[in-house]
Amino acid sequence: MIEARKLTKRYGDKLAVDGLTFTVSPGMVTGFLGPNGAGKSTTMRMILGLDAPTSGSVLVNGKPYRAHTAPLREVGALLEARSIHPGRSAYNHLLALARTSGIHRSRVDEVIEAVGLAGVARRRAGKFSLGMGQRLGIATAMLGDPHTVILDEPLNGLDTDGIRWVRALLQSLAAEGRTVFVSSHLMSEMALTAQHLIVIGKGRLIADTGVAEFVRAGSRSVVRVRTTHPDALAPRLSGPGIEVSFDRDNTLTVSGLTTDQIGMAAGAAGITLLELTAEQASLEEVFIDLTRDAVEHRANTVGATP
Ligand SMILES: Nc1ncnc2c1ncn2[C@@H]1O[C@H](COP(=O)(O)OP(=O)(O)OP(=O)(O)O)[C@@H](O)[C@H]1O
Repeated sequence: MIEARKLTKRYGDKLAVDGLTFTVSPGMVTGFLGPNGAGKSTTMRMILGLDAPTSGSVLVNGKPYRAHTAPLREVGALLEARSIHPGRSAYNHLLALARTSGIHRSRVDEVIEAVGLAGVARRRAGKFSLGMGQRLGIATAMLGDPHTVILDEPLNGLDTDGIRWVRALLQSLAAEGRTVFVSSHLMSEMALTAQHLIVIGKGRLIADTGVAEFVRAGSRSVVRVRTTHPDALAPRLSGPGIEVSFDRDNTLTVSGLTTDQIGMAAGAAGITLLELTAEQASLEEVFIDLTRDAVEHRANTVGATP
């Protein structure tokens, strides 16, 4: 369990994390989402005692991280910046960590096997691909068989097989009753991996919700209507809460009406419909909409307001 209460981090003038309050529960994968610069890594560093909060607090399994006598057994973490000695083999890296934490060496073989690095465990970690490095990072996180696992962008650099493997691993860790907290800036990845989402933007909480509720609450559906007479149809679709826009190829995009209502309005006016399609906003679109005001660095687009 992770409990953040009014967690705040200021770097000079920059408020990186701004009064975040949330709880990450055991037994499910919780996705931690936000655009670049939202404050995800800073929050994770504070959970792990690597950065001190300016104010507020965060507890892991009931205590601040540093108050745990055997932290590796409580919390396993993969942070974006890798801190593996490049000249050391994966095996020796894990063995050194195991020794300093009183973990039996048989556990080193177990995690190497579990992450699929058995064939390369004696090679220097400096020669590892990004994907192999991620696997080694995950092995490191799992070394202490921890109750809570915190992974910062664990899918970065992985190929399709690797992504599937991490997803299955996270889900099995959660099914064993562990707390699994995973950051990503990609909604689509999290939708397939997580059951719960904590979404932040500019250091503030935007949503703390189940994946299904997130989509339902945020999604807006529109109907695409292609017709022989868009100019004649559009006025017949007007009303409170209804928006109609003209697109190319005699197509209207309508929000606020169902396909049935549009079909009937067209029929009553004797207007021929060539296409009538309900479109649901994708999860990625819902996420972009929600975090639109919280994006720090947006590419300069002609006509865009800064
Ligand atoms: N050590 C630091 N000194 C000054 N500013 C910092 C420091 N660490 C982070 N920041 C700033 O705090 C904000 C939050 O950064 P953070 O890395 O936590 O975001 P993030 O959500 O993890 O982003 P990304 O997805 O790009 O990794 C950013 O504006 C960043 O520039």
